[in-house]
Amino acid sequence: MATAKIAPSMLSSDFANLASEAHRMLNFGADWLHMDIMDGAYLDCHLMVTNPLDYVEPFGKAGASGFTFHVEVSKDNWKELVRNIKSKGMRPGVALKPGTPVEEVYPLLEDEIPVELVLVMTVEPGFGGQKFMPEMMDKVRTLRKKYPSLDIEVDGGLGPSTIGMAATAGANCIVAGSSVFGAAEPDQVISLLRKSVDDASQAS
Ligand SMILES: O=C(CO)[C@@H](O)[C@H](O)COP(=O)(O)O
Ligand SMILES: [Fe+2]
Repeated sequence: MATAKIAPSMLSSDFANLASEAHRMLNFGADWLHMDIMDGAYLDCHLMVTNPLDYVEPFGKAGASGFTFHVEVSKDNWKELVRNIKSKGMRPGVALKPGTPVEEVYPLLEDEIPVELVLVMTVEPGFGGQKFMPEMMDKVRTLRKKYPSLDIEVDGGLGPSTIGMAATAGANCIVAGSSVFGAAEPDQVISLLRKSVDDASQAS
């Protein structure tokens, strides 16, 4: 069974105090720290960059555990990317933007060296604090049906009011930026996100 992983997005943290923000979230019960990386601004790593292959070695050296690239920019070299990511000891993941059909990630899941996580974007990539797109749950349901034990991550607009939709659709890895960092009691939000995933997976 795919277990719950709650990943506060550091894009919503206080950048001047990154280390203490990271410790704060881990103490509050976070499983992963979600790092969003975009071209031009260095900010489980979600790379919204045109040439992810360039980043594999530095991220491996920096100690990243997960390296998730976008399928839209990796049509020609995903096999090489996945092999490189694994050779650096990281977990390979693939992300898809709201406009990208879910079928585009199937070859990456069915290869002899498959990706180990699919990140379904529930907002357009770019920044935190956007509105969750419930229509993306069809992709999550389709993936969960086809791959019962896959790590399926959702990213964008997740919080107490939207977690139910994501959890019942079958997502088990939850990225949450503003809803966690903006909460008076982030540990309560993290627990609620985890409980929703656990309850939904027990009910299914
Ligand atoms: O990848 C992204 C944005 O491109 C995300 O990881 C956001 O940082 C999530 O923030 P919230 O929508 O949860 O505030
Ligand atoms: Fe992200």
